[in-house]
Amino acid sequence: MSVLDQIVAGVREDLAAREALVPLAEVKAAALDARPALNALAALRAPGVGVIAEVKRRSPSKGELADIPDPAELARQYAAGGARVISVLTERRRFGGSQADLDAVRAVVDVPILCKDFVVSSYQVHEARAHGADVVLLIVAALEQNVLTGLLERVESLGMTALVEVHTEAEADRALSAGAAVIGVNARDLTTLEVDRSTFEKIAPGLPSEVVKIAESGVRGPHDLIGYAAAGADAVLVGEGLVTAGDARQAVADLVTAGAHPATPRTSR
Ligand SMILES: O=C(O)c1ccccc1NCC(=O)[C@H](O)[C@H](O)COP(=O)(O)O
Repeated sequence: MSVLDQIVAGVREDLAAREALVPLAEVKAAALDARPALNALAALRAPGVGVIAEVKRRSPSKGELADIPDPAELARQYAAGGARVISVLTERRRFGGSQADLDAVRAVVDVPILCKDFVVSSYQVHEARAHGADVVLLIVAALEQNVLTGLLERVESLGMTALVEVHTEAEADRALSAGAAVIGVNARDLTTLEVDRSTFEKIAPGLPSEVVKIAESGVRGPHDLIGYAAAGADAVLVGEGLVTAGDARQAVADLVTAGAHPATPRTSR
């Protein structure tokens, strides 16, 4: 079983437990009661290369990364540094996240929030909305095509934006067929967990110009952002490099400055 399969198996068990406790109708009602979703697509299309800053405690590849007792305070620092979107890893078993983290972050920031999880069911999409998410991650490798298309439609029907994650050109074709407007190319191979930044260079140029292109994983500093920008990134998604920085606000600000610099390439659409 691949790492991704193992993670998804755990997610399905946790999901079944939540479904047994809270009926879908209740989650749907909570999603409808939530403050309307923010326009993440517009935020990601703003000038310059944007930064999506991630609240990430631990990971299958690196183990413990950062304690993060107060995710709201970290999110405040990210927003103060200029993050365009804040990503909250809500998966519990391997990443140490929770929907409480989403609630805590939602309560203190006004930038769009990405619910970063391993979504396999529309129940999770309604949950994400109920907890204030504006963006939901859909990983092509974890989903059959009809399920991917259905989930993407569900995300958009709730006013949110889907960030559709791919690792290969074939997956990028599937993301486009499903109607993705925002595609994230993850440089981390979810089978070996190795990070290869050249994955973005291979896939991004083949994507239509109107698609927002996010480079995910492996950004440790401004030079990595500039490299991804040269290959066509509209934004970068950064976890480890920020949660392990002594000063999260400054670390985000340094990336934002690099992303806004006139010499930094940016795809024009
Ligand atoms: O980070 C992992 O080890 C990992 C393993 C298996 C599935 C997903 C994983 N990470 C999720 C992510 O996509 C990253 O958190 C995100 O791209 C940020 O990456 P980084 O800046 O390298 O922490």
